Amino acid sequence: MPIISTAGLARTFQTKRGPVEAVRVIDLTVREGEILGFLGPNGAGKTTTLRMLTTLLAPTGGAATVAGCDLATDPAGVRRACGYVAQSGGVDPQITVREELITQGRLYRLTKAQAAERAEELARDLGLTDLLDRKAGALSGGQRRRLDIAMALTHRPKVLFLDEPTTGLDPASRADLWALIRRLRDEHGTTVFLTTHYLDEADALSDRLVIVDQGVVVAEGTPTALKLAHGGSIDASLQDTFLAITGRGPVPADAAPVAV
Ligand SMILES: Nc1ncnc2c1ncn2[C@@H]1O[C@H](COP(=O)(O)OP(=O)(O)OP(=O)(O)O)[C@@H](O)[C@H]1O
Repeated sequence: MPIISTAGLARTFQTKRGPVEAVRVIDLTVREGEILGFLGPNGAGKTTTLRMLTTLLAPTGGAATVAGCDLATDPAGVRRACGYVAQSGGVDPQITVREELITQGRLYRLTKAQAAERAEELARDLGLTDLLDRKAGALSGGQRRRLDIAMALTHRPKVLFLDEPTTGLDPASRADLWALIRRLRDEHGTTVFLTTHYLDEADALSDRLVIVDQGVVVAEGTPTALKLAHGGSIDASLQDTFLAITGRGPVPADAAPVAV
């Protein structure tokens, strides 16, 4: 059974200017232990889909299950199964890494002793041990992201949703985060569902890609299969493949990695 399955998932926002169909029809499946890259141009509906799958936003159509729990009838079960790292984390700059992790543990109803122990364990796992007593506001971008991920892993979720996890990071921090994501999957069997605008990242990390455009899935497959089917050969770049699928040019590049 797939760990995530959606059928006709949709979300329309009502605005003063009329309805905005952010997500029109998303049909997808994700296998357990897979790293899925969820790609699409700006405004394609990626974040809206993630927010629905993590129960932060109610769908206006369709259905989905996460780890066997139905989004509509068992949202608490879905929340237990999910960790979510949003585009900008909400940590308090004045409190220490240890306090952040313990507070998160307490939110998941761990006792003080359990929360303190889990904080140490997460810090070890995510390379934050030396930073436990540093204020969150004094962390580098890469360290902050690792803290965001540690917090999302507090309750040992089966699925980790990462929304543009490496945006704004320098190349070394990006490479560290890629290694971390692979390790989570390899050592804990965590399924990772990530969005990114960096095609090199999607290519290097993802077992499979789902490409969305205007709220609809327009292509899916392994990076190699998509290159072959849409880019003309397995040697095609993922950027050319993406352009062939979506017909859209890349966002003007401000950073070194190729972004779409
Ligand atoms: N709360 C909202 N109210 C109205 N429209 C919204 C709302 N949230 C998102 N949208 C619109 O829905 C569409 C999809 O947005 P979404 O943030 O899901 O796209 P995205 O693929 O994550 O984009 P990006 O790559 O730029 O982060 C966009 O047109 C966006 O403006």
